[in-house]
Amino acid sequence: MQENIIPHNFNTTPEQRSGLKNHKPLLLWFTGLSGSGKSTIANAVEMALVKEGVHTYTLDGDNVRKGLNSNLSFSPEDRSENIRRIAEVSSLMLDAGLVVLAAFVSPYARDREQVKQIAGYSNVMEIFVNTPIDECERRDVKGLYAKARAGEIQNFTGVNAPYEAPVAPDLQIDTVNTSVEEAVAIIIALVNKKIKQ
Ligand SMILES: Nc1ncnc2c1ncn2[C@@H]1O[C@H](COP(=O)(O)OS(=O)(=O)O)[C@@H](OP(=O)(O)O)[C@H]1O
Ligand SMILES: Nc1ncnc2c1ncn2[C@@H]1O[C@H](COP(=O)(O)OP(=O)(O)O)[C@@H](O)[C@H]1O
Repeated sequence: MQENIIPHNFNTTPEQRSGLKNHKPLLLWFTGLSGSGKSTIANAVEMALVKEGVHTYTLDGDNVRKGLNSNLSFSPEDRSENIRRIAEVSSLMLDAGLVVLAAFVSPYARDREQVKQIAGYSNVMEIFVNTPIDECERRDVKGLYAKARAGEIQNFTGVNAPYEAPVAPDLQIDTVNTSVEEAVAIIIALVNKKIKQ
């Protein structure tokens, strides 16, 4: 299928695009259960970065599963395709010089590994938002755990579908003992080390 696809050599390089900004590109990949705090923390981190003049873009369920990936379900195969497409989009945004924040459950280790392969290992910071299921279920922000327990949602991560916790993430945030403000400070310190060398 790919054999007749011959890329054009464009003269403008990712380095030139990135050079127009006062920072390097980076992909912050937030993974964790539904309700763990991925969107809340990504949102607060993006606000802090924008305040510092960093050019960002956030990818999460709302702008991806309702648009680009609206044809995908929560089967293991469709979740993999969801993550693959998000990784490809993130990779384009890295080429454009942005700091990308991606907040997805991304429950399978092999899919998260593929993100790093697609975007480049040194471009990805994997952040495990490590909130126990009991706490996510207590929060039940969207009422989905109650529905899943009632048998109204199939393949719900943590209830009747697996979550493979990262073994060696770049960062791990325990949201039971770390406030959003503290999490932002920890993440921003690490991000600045990478993007402002
Ligand atoms: N079956 C099932 N399992 C998990 N989550 C479900 C499911 N059905 C709907 N939702 C809602 O969809 C959000 C997860 O979408 P993602 O694209 O992040 O999932 S995945 O990475 O493809 O696994 C997730 O959003 P967050 O709560 O923001 O994580 C849920 O609100
Ligand atoms: N320390 C914390 N970090 C992140 N979220 C927290 C924290 N403490 C409580 N919360 C709450 O937990 C919920 C997390 O929801 P959300 O960010 O939508 O999770 P996710 O995107 O992982 O589904 C929010 O209502 C948020 O206010």
